[in-house]
Amino acid sequence: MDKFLIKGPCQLNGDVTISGAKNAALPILFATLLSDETIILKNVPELRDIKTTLQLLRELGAQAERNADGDVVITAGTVNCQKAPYELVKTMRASILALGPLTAKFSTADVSLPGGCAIGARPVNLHIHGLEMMQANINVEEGYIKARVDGRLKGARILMDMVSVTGTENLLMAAVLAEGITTIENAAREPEVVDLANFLNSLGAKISGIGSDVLTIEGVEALHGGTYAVQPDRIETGTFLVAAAVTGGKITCHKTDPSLLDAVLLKLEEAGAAITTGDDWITLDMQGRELKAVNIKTVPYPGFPTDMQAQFTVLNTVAKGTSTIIETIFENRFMHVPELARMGADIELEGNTAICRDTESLTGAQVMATDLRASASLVIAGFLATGETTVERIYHIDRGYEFIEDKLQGLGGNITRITG
Ligand SMILES: CC(=O)N[C@H]1[C@@H](OP(=O)(O)OP(=O)(O)OC[C@H]2O[C@@H](n3ccc(=O)[nH]c3=O)[C@H](O)[C@@H]2O)O[C@H](CO)[C@@H](O)[C@@H]1O
Ligand SMILES: C=C(OP(=O)(O)O)C(=O)O
Repeated sequence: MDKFLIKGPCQLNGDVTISGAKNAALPILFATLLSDETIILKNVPELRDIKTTLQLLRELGAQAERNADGDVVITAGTVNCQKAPYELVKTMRASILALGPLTAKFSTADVSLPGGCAIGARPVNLHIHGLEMMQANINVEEGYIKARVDGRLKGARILMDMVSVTGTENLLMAAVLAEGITTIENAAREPEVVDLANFLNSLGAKISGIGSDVLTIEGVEALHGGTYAVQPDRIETGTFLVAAAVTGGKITCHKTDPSLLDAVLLKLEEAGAAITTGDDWITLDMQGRELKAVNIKTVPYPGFPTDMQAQFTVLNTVAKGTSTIIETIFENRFMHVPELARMGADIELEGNTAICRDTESLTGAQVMATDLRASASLVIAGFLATGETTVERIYHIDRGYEFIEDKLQGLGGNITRITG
């Protein structure tokens, strides 16, 4: 298993180009199942989850490859199988996103239940309930969600019990080919849902209310092909900005979208960083400035994202003052805390709250990555710490950060991948 060796402390400075968003690219890739025609996707990051999705699409019978320009070209008109097997789903929870499109397009879908996850139980009851409202008959048998529908799905009024990102995406994809009108109320407003909806409309779907918590979808009979560029990764952007802030550096993130990062940028300013933005760039300058601890509560968009919580936990361990971090989205998303404690962080956990007290400095240690954003936080901590940090199980980070060590080395980070 690969690991990272980081020699700290090092300050991150310079320029970095942001990749396409994993969490936007994934639903968009699954949405290509809804069309028989060829779709060209630009700005799709090269990540383990993307490779898994392309493999799954090919196993279903689609043609799905990267061309010489790096674009992903998919033709799903050849799909002849509607089963997402356990072997793939267990490596990537987002495979659940096959359920909506397969049911809508082929009236049948067998998708392995994803099971639990390090950050929480993550049930998919809302995905199932929404499809049932659209007249799908769903059984869970032998570890699979088996959806069947007589002809097309039927438009319905769906009120989501809680805000679910992939739940909203699955139902949105299903509704575009359903007969009649569907409304999804209490829909997730995350930018990745917006990107998916814009992509679907570019293929001929009729979705309105995009960006609000009520999506209205007038079903159409078919979607055509097209070309679409995936939005920049707001979480990758935020991760680099935090890394620069905690190491006292100055960086510019290019090819990003500051409008997707309001909550994160406001917290970074509150923490003492100087932020300047343009249409597609963000500069953070922390040189010679004092880092102050900030209170965080994770909530659905447009509030502070859970996917940035671990990175801000590191910030708060070295920033001046005591702060609280409340995680309201996932019940077990503090797995990085005991690892950070091994590096000298002073963090007290009480249920879903972490109380962070400032520490003079962290020291390098051998630590274990437990999930994607926890891995990122440990890498950031490695840059802060004095001495050598080894981050093990970095396959988690490879799920979500494209060319991570190249980008960090380009900013002056002393980080090496040890393969094994
Ligand atoms: C691939 C992808 O886009 N992943 C993101 C997506 O995950 P994902 O879509 O899995 O997260 P959800 O928004 O669905 O989860 C939010 C909460 O709702 C609960 N829930 C969800 C569905 C359901 O049927 N029943 C239920 O109880 C979950 O357990 C969790 O407590 O949104 C999360 C919240 O922003 C992010 O952290 C993930 O990075
Ligand atoms: C939790 C995440 O991803 P996933 O939903 O794919 O596990 C994430 O991107 O931080």
